[in-house]
Amino acid sequence: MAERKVVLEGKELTKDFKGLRANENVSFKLFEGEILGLIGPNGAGKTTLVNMISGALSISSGDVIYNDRSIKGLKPYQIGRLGLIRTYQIVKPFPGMSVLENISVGAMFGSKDKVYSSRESKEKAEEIADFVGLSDLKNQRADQLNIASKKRLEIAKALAARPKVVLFDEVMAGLNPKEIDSAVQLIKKIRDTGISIIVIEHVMRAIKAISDRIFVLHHGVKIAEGEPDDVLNDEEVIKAYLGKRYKQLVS
Ligand SMILES: Nc1ncnc2c1ncn2[C@@H]1O[C@H](COP(=O)(O)OP(=O)(O)OP(=O)(O)O)[C@@H](O)[C@H]1O
Repeated sequence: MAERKVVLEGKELTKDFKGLRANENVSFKLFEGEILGLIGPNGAGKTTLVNMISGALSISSGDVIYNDRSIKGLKPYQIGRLGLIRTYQIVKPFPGMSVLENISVGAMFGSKDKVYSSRESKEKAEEIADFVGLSDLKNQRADQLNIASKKRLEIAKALAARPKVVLFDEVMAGLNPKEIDSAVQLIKKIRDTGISIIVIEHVMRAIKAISDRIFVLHHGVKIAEGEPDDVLNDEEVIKAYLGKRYKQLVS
């Protein structure tokens, strides 16, 4: 079998805030076409890691390699233009704009190769609204959507930037079980288009269903990495993170 290409790699990433080490020597690899799950309790350092990768936070030490080049020190918009896109935990649609307009804005920016016309961006936005299941709501005001649709819009905006890699930061938080199942299907469908994905989630059932591999942060340090069944049954992971109720949650 041909060796799989690594599209994104974190190398010994460390982040120090004043008096607090939020990430310590965290290394990981994301392979092409893979869905990698990132889990860990509140405050484990997951969002800090994503912020370092996406350029929102400076890196104290270590490096991020994306498509064979270091992206350390680049601005978030430069990283976005290279095709590495992240979503935010708190969804922030442009208020007063429709679903389609929100997606179109994302479609106009974000490519290093080309500036898209407003007609091209609108066509792309229509296509993406359809892909994520928002076409019935495309003319609705984005700030009036329910939480599940707002999360879908967040996913759509990420796709509008024509990414090669997406980091999804808790796109399933606040959803009911049926909505979670359909979000899992959507993320798999996105992967099937050739996009490589890191998913940060607290919803264990979803993480188990979606991830090819999982890695676990605890107090800013990676404590486990591997196939979902192995990682979720790892004693250290259960003890450190998941607690007594965990087995009920994933079974
Ligand atoms: N800008 C900041 N300045 C100082 N400390 C910070 C900053 N951002 C995060 N931290 C601290 O770094 C640690 C890791 O936080 P982070 O938000 O990365 O965790 P997380 O795993 O994403 O948590 P959650 O699951 O709650 O989102 C926490 O102790 C947090 O208080």
